[in-house]
Amino acid sequence: MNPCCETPAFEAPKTSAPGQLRTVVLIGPPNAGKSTLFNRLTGLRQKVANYPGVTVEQRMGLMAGVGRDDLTLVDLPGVYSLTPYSEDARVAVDVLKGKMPGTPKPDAVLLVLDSLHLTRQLMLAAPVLSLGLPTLVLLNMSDLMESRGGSIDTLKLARELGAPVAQISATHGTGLDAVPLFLNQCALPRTAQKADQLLTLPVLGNAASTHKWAAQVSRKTDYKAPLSAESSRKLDNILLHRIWGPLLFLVVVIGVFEVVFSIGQPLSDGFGDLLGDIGTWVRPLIPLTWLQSLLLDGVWKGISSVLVFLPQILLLFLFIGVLEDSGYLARAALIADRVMRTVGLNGKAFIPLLSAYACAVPAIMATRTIENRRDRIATILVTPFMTCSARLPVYMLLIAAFVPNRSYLHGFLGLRAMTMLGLYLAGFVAAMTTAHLLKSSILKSSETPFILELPQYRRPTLRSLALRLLDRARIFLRQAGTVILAVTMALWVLAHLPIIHTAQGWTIPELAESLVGRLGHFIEPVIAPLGFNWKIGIGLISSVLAREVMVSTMGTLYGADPGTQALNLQTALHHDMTLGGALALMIFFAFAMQCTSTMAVVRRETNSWKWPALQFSYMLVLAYVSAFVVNHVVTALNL
Ligand SMILES: Nc1nc2c(ncn2[C@@H]2O[C@H](COP(=O)(O)OP(=O)(O)OP(=O)(O)O)[C@@H](O)[C@H]2O)c(=O)[nH]1
Ligand SMILES: [Mg+2]
Repeated sequence: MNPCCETPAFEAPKTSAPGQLRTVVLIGPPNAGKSTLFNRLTGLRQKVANYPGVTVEQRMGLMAGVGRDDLTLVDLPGVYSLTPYSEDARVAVDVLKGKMPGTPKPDAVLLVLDSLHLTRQLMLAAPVLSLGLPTLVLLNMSDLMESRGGSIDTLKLARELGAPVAQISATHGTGLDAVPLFLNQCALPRTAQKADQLLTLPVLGNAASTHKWAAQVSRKTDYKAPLSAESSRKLDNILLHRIWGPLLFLVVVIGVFEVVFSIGQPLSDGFGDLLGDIGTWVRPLIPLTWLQSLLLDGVWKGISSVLVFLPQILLLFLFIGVLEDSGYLARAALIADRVMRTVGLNGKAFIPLLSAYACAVPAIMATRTIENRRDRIATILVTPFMTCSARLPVYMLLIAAFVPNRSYLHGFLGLRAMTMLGLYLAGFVAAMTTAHLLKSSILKSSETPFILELPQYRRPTLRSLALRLLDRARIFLRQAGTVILAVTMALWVLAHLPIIHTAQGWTIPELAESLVGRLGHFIEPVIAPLGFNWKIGIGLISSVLAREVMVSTMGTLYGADPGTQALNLQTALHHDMTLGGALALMIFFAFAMQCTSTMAVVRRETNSWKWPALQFSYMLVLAYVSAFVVNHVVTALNL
């Protein structure tokens, strides 16, 4: 299972009996608020973000239903039309038309439209309504529509469309009574539709006539678009400016990293002290010495060495949440489009690349929005270079241990924050260079234009930010309680075997002589040129399960060694590593694949082992060579 995001198991129900309402689909253009509504109605937590292309596959959930039975609500990827142009759009259209194996045919449709862009969004209403399924049209974002002075006559619109219409706000939960009301009516035995209720809808597939029709409908229904356009245009003129745009983006990024270190580091240190104190308090309560050693020096040391970074990681995700919800990150995609085009990548690739800051697995799935297969594979191959959250504990530990806490420009540029930014940049540059190599050789294709509907600027809500942080903390803690827990226990056992019988009785071996020590020494010659000793080698092997396991492995190994047991991890690392080795290790982590979940999803999405094998080998060679160079250069410079 993907460790970085939740995929709730869901059993698809049987097909509906005649007259019974079982399956309702949510369809609408991208970024209209479908997943927000889906989360409201089902109590689930699908990813929601302020840019198009967030949902890329169908998601099902149960909703308190009509009558006795719960009904299945299906959230779909956003589409602009029912002519599928990319893989995610194909999923949406197939589910809507009842052609998706394993997903029941829909009995009713909730068509979600963003009321701020109604004229454009109505273009989807024509083909959806033409399917003839009972449809409720939901004009979402009514809160913004109201506060920004927009209006529409919903009754007139309902008459024009021949379908019920309701204004809602999915984030605030207003107007949602319309949904059960509509579903109740749908559940009644259906009467044949009267001829005069049938719509005169534009010819399907003819964009010009659909556009004309949508414009006519919005005129006839007195649609008045909100007044926000002028102020957001002014803001866009600055944020998307050829020179100021990228400069401002850089300032924002530096500012975020600076805060993550200047405020986050003391928080993490304090949290680390607390976790250490918990171990001290608990020790006398554990009766047996070997059990104390297993639970506290092995497991707790390992787990808490990763947990320590939770405050810094949450702080970083809080800032990213604000940037994402406000609509600024989508602008970053436009700023980056020039770079993307230079390396031959489609501008659409930037959104998946950007979302890889959390985890490469959903980011690789998000490449489904890219229509051209060669562009898509190139994006999949370079996505794992982007810095995911699993790398953060490794970076944060090594930076705190080896990079001095100096600052420049009156405190605006801190050396630690700059090192972190450098690592993010290293990942991005590696991704772009590799993309250029791929796009000029095995994955050549013609250029496709990049069109991105810029989302509205919005004030992020406290609720959405709090939910994001809660989800992130949950994922982090679940990882600590499963993979990290299992690895630390296994390592502790291997660090105490084989038990030897001597004249004094049964004794456990020295760490270097234990099974884990022997394995480490076996691989040491291969990694010694990078400045890594055998303990780091063990960490490199165990971190293939998940990158953050590197940190817990160090915690457990140093905890099992009487020479370093009493030291904190940062100090203990200085026993085994120079600055050259530490920087080499960071670069190794920036470039190496080391993630089984990513490899599995690459195989699934490309339908071949060829691509993940190529990706793994390429990234490993690049990581090894770069770490070798960094270690030798830093050592030669005597830094
Ligand atoms: N102010 C306001 N914002 C909303 C409302 N509904 C959704 N949003 C915001 O709109 C953005 C898009 O919401 P999503 O639910 O991800 O939209 P979606 O239609 O699922 O998008 P895709 O999956 O990309 O097709 C998010 O930032 C939401 O917080 C609403 O009623 N009012
Ligand atoms: Mg969605």
